[in-house]
This record gives sequence, C-alpha cells and structure tokens, in this order.
Amino acid sequence: MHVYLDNNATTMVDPAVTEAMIPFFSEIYGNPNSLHRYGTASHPAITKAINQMYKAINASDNDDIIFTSCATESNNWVLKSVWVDKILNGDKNHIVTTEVEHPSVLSTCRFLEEQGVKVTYLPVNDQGIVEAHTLRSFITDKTALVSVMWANNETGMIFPIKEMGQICKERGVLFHTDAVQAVGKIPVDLQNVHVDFMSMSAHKFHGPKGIGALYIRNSEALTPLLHGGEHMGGRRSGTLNVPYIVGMGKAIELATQNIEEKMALIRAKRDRLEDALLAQLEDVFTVGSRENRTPNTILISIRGVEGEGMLWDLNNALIGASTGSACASEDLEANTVMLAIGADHELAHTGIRLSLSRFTTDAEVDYVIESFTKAVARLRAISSSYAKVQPTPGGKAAEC
Ligand SMILES: Cc1ncc(COP(=O)(O)O)c(CNc2co[nH]c2=O)c1O
Repeated sequence: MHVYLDNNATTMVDPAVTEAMIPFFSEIYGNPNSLHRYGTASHPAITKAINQMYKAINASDNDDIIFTSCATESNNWVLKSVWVDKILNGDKNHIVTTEVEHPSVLSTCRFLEEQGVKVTYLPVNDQGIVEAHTLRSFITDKTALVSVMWANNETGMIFPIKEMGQICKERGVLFHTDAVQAVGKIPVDLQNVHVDFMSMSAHKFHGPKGIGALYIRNSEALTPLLHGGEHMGGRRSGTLNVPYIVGMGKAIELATQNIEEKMALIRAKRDRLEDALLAQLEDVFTVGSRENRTPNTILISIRGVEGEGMLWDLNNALIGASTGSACASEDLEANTVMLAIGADHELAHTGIRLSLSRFTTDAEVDYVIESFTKAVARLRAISSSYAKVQPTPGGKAAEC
C-alpha cells in the first residue's frame, strides 16, 4: 500500500483541478495581454479564478490579489519591497518576525540584515508559537513591518494572527502573514482578521506547484519585485500563467468549500493516528496541542530513533513522510523548530512530520499505524543510544 503523508511539503493536484486547467494548454493558449481574440479568450477564466481567490479568503473589492510564481516569491516581495519603500526611502529601520518562519522569510530577513536592517526574531514558547502580547514590547516607532506565519509548516501550530493584526493596526505597523499552511486547511476570513499582506501557495491545497499569490489590503502601495511588461496592473510583471491561475482558483474553491466539514474529517483521521502511536509506543511525544494545530499535522518525536533513519524505513514501507530537519553532508541538522521549543539536541534529531490530506483514507491510517510501530521497534532494537527511559508517572511520555 502506498501512503503519502507529506502534504505540508506539497499535495496531489486534485483531478478536478487538472481537468479545469487542461483547455488552457492547447486550446485557449493566447497571451492574455494580446488584443486579438486568441488573447482575450482567456480573460473570462482569469476573472473567474480571481473571483474564486477573493471569495475563498473573503477579501474586499478594494483589496488586490496578485498571482506570483510561488509563496517564496510572495514572501521575498513583501520583505524586500517594504525595505525599499519604508527603510531605504523612509524613516524606518526595523522588521519583526519569528524564529520559526519558513526559510523564504528567514533567509530574506538575513539578507536584509546584511543590508543594515535591524531584525527581531521572536522566540516561540514550548507549544511552538509566539504569544500575541509579546509583540507589543518589540514594536518600536522604527518598525516597518511585522511578518508572522499563520501556521507553521513543521508543527502545524496556529499563530494568534487576529490578535497580532490588531496590535499592528493599533501601532500603525504593516503586518504580513505567510498563510501558506493555513489557506485551504483552516478558515481564513480577512474581513475578520487585519493583515496588510498575505502569502499563499496553490500546491499546499491540491493546486499545481509553481503558482502562488500575494494579498494586498486596500491595494497598499508596494514597489514591484519584478518590473517590465505592466502585467497585473504593473504590480507584478510577467506573462500570466493562465492554466496555473485557473488551477489555483479551482483548487482554492474546492479546498475552502465546506471547510469545517473537511477539517472535521481530516482531524478525525489525524487524531486516530496520533492516539494510536501515543498508545502503542513508549518514549514518544507530539508537539503542540491539537486544539491549536492545523487538522492534518503531527510532529512526533521518537526517543532513540534518528529521524532520517525512520524516514527511510517508512519509505521502504511505501510511506512518504518528512523530518523537517535538513540533512547537510553526513551531519544531520537537528529540527530547528524542536530546538526552538526547547527540545534537547538528541530529541531534536528524532522528529517525524506526518501531514494528511482530504484524500487520506482510513485504510491508509491503519497501515501507517502498523508500519510506524514496527519501524520504531526495528530501529530501537539496533539503536546504540536508546535506553528505555522510565515512563513519566501515570504512563506514556507526556504530550509536549
Ligand atoms: C510556511 C511556508 N511558507 C512558504 C513556503 C514556500 O512555498 P512555495 O515557494 O510556494 O513552495 C512553504 C513551503 N513548505 C514546505 C516545502 O517543503 N516542506 C515544507 O514544509 C511553507 O510551508
């Protein structure tokens, strides 16, 4: 049985999305900027996709939603262009973000530090999130932007974006959220949450890879990252990727339709899997409370079992998962998020991320429970470092 449980990395394109995209590869393929019929023929589909995007996040007509090549571009665009607009050409010099952002935010912030920008990386608590109130003491009159992810890609932990957006609004500071792991997984209602910029990525909710978007509230001015061609009203140049725009619109419509019902179905499977692993294995714990986690994600730490080794054992059982930790040459890097929440270095090497989707079946969950527990037993039997630790009083290793 093949089981794909790495949906936080990327998802399968929903067959209905593929079907919607196909006509725009070889039937309606004109350049949308062309004035002739072959170009204008794609306009209704582009308009429909844009409307699907607006509806899915409850954006208002005054807002902009600009298609990009990916969320990495969207994140780079906001950070670098706020730097140009508010720091190079303004009186600000400071950006606030968190320690556990995606590399497309963290690496861009480190680049900006090399250009002289002051960047504050907010620490996370033992749940892996930043509490909203801590933001207040780090915002200064020189702060140009606060950038905090809506949900973390490794833990699934959901950040208090509504509260943080309110603080930024009160202080007159621009607020960006990388919502890649939230859109299509949990409700995102921008009439109810104040953000100035929001990054999205289609391949996280069963759309194609290579298309993302940036939401801009009230069409806020933002220097383009890409110039030339005046596409998207001059906000982002480059010939529109019509099939992928159509795909993103269809995917976000499907992902957000009856989202509460979809969340409940995915959460039930995730919780059954998590409960079984915690019940059947000793010296394991999962990161973060389920109540404050995206419904599809488990980050489980298995004492005495190297994450990469577990990954390959699962791979041999035809199960696709991830560790979240990057391997560098023969030295494995510890999971940075687990280090950030306070796990010791040994434990931070043992994280396995399991991320389900609406296509995950009960039979697949049963197969993963059986395969996962067998793999742990096999690897612990040959582990030189695993010494059965005394279970915490009252039984299993506590949830972190
Ligand atoms: C929070 C977050 N932001 C940005 C990105 C980048 O999006 P893209 O540029 O459209 O691909 C990712 C991809 N996250 C992951 C990619 O692989 N494993 C992951 O967790 C992400 O999880």
